[in-house]
Amino acid sequence: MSAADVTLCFLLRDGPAGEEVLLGLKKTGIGTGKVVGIGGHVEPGESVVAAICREVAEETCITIEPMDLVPAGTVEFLFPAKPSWDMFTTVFLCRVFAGEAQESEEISPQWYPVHELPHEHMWADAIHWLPAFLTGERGHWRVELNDDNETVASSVHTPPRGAVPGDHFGS
Ligand SMILES: Nc1[nH]c(=O)nc2c1ncn2[C@H]1C[C@H](O)[C@@H](COP(=O)(O)OP(=O)(O)OP(=O)(O)O)O1
Repeated sequence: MSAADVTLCFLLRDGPAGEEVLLGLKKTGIGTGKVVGIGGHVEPGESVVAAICREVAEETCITIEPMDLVPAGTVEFLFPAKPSWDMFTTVFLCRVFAGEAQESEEISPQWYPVHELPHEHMWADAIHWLPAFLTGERGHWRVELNDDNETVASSVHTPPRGAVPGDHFGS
């Protein structure tokens, strides 16, 4: 079975204590009750960029434009005990958007300081890749979950081809 194509967008803004990121409490589907990134599945025939603009609008009522998306990299979530949950995720950052975050049927959105992410309420793997993306690292993460579909068996980062260590770009 091949991994489902999904996409996530981390909206960023300046807050009183520094940069903030928009996450959301998931109300339906895989990971219900966890704080997750905004996003979802790429529909058949849809581009990843169209999918993320649609998902951000559906889940938060915020409008984003394709030209304001910053490609950050990709994450594979692999669930050996439940391969139907395997996902290939394209991750974007975005600092330009319109509207205020509003609760939807799928997500209750909330802004968090980038340096105080709510890891105890997130997927256990998020600490492996999310702070890295938010602080300018790029590339691909391959995350494999244990048979409990919760804890992390392994997490491997592959930097973009041609990357110089410590040289952050594209953020
Ligand atoms: N291990 C993991 N770590 C993580 O941080 N997010 C994960 C994850 N496994 C899945 N996700 C996220 C990525 C993706 O946005 C979402 C997919 O969940 P679902 O299959 O329930 O679909 P959704 O209902 O979110 O999507 P749509 O129906 O397309 O809106 O879960």
